[in-house]
Amino acid sequence: MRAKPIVALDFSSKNEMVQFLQSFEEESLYVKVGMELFYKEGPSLLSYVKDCGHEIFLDLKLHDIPNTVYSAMKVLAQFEVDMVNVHAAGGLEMMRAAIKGLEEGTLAGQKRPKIIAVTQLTSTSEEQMQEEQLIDKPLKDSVLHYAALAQQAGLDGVVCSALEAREIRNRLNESFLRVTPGIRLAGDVADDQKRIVGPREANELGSTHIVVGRSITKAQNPYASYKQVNLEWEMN
Ligand SMILES: O=c1ccn([C@@H]2O[C@H](COP(=O)(O)O)[C@@H](O)[C@H]2O)c(=O)[nH]1
Repeated sequence: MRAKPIVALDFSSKNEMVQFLQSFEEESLYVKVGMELFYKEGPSLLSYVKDCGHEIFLDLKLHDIPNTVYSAMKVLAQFEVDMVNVHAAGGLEMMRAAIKGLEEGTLAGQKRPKIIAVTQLTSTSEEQMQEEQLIDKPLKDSVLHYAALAQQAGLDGVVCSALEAREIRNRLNESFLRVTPGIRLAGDVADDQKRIVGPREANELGSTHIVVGRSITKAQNPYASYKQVNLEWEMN
């Protein structure tokens, strides 16, 4: 069965989030808690969201020296979320340290959260990557390189745009997760995203998960937009 769309809870406070979730009381969601909300509210917010019956992707994108990431992951493991992430640019040793921390920190009897690596942010264009990161290659090559590195480190998948998902699926194994933000419903503005795709196209291109924020959270009727995303994502 196709994974539920992951709803990015990019709100500035728990109150705002609770208000948003009120429209979804009948639904069990897969949500993403990012830096803004986690830094503001701390781990107790995660317990609240779990008690509402939602799955959680904790999107903190760790990127530091291996020892620091190892220790931080040991702590994050105790929050019993479903998925966490790092930046692949941190390197093989850092990604291996992240898994070690996660495994050691996971409480007895609990499942270790999935761990995925950000390749190139969906807010990065090829031109920006080449000029600012001095990578003299097509963006797709960089994404594929980071995906291969993440797989070598033993991670469960990557964050990429849907535009790169098919090639990752073809080159790496089918079960390696392709979690794709940068999703927009027709007519919605791109905002800061550079590599955007619609839910249906993401499905066709081989995303295993889509992450949707503003197309739902800023919609006039967030529940109706969520349903529309679902409909398009599940078509095929
Ligand atoms: O490459 C990446 C990695 C993470 N994100 C996160 O996904 C959501 C997308 O929000 P939208 O409002 O749908 O643009 C947001 O929380 C980002 O931090 C990403 O966009 N790209």
